[in-house]
Amino acid sequence: MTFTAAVAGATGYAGGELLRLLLGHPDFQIGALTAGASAGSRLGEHQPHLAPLADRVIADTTPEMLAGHDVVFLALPHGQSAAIAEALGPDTLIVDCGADYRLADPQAWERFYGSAHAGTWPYGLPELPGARAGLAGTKRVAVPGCFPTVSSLALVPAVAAGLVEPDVVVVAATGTSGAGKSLKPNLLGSEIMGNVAAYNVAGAHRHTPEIAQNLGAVAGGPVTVSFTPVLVPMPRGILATCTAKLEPGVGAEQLRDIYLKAYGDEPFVTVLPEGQLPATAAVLGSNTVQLQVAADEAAGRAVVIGAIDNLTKGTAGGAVQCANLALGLPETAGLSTVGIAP
Ligand SMILES: NC(=O)C1=CN([C@@H]2O[C@H](COP(=O)(O)OP(=O)(O)OC[C@H]3O[C@@H](n4cnc5c(N)ncnc54)[C@H](OP(=O)(O)O)[C@@H]3O)[C@@H](O)[C@H]2O)C=CC1
Ligand SMILES: CC(=O)N[C@@H](CCC(=O)OP(=O)(O)O)C(=O)O
Repeated sequence: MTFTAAVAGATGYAGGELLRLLLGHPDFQIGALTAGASAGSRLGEHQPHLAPLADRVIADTTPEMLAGHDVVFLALPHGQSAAIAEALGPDTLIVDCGADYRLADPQAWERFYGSAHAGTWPYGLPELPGARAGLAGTKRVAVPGCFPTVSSLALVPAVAAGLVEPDVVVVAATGTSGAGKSLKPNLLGSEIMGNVAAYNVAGAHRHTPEIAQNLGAVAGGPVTVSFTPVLVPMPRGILATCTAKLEPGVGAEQLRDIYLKAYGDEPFVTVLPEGQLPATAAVLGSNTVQLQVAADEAAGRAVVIGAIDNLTKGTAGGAVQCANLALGLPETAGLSTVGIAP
């Protein structure tokens, strides 16, 4: 059976990556492509790498345009999902790459996003304990943020097993595409080239409560998260260095064992052989999360490093993986673990 898929936000980075993946997916046929100000233009003007769709005309993002598809992928700015979901009704599978339905706590939402909380949908990170049950057959998916994807997968096994204190530090270098296509002063070529700078420090980044939510769910109690994103001059990729204090007596072997057990059967999570370190270049265009785990015994800390492509596993790949689960397709359909190098 072939499923029809519409993509709202088709001219953006997340929409473009969704379309790249859908073009290679055996079970999807691409339907309506919609956007905002670009409506009326051809996709080829915005996504020159998607040759088979170059002549497709972009439509306005309206419920009427998105209706009649089996799946609607939303790759729009935050705040637009609720109206579309309501108009499409409960029978359409909606996979939202935006943040609107990720957080369960309305207060955390209001504090970090400054608007009314829309609600909570099944969280689209299948590798979290118990998540697949909530995604199988669902009609709604909230795709995680890119930083929460890699940092949660890096920390959940140690936190869930009680091997580290519930107080974690995440410092994550990110490529610029995470910010979307629209022009931002700190992303102008002359600002970003040859420069590395932190931003949204000291608990200010809106992904902090999302990471805390994921870790808290497995810790059985609150987890404190100190998160610092760092912008680096590359288009794609995130490298997250995650650390937490080891509980007394926990050593390198026990720590590594927990990760090998947690991810041994996961198609998209690779715990690298000892001595090999994750690198963003190794996961470009792939849905893989590379992890390495080590114990810094002198400092008494677990050190877990994770690499993802923010647009693939960090957004569109995760979205397709969840759509596969929701539709009863093989979870890996249309998704590659093969990167592009150099
Ligand atoms: N980039 C990333 O790494 C990640 C992105 N996401 C999420 O995915 C979503 C899209 O992000 P991204 O692709 O980066 O953003 P972009 O800015 O690259 O793209 C935004 C898209 O939304 C469309 N759009 C903008 N305003 C409107 C509007 N008022 N009505 C209809 N369409 C509109 C744009 O169309 P037009 O060309 O007409 O302006 C464009 O297609 C966001 O919610 C983001 O948080 C999630 C995880 C990671
Ligand atoms: C470089 C950069 O600006 N990255 C973005 C990541 C956004 C993202 O991935 O996710 P959302 O869906 O939650 O917006 C940021 O730090 O806000």
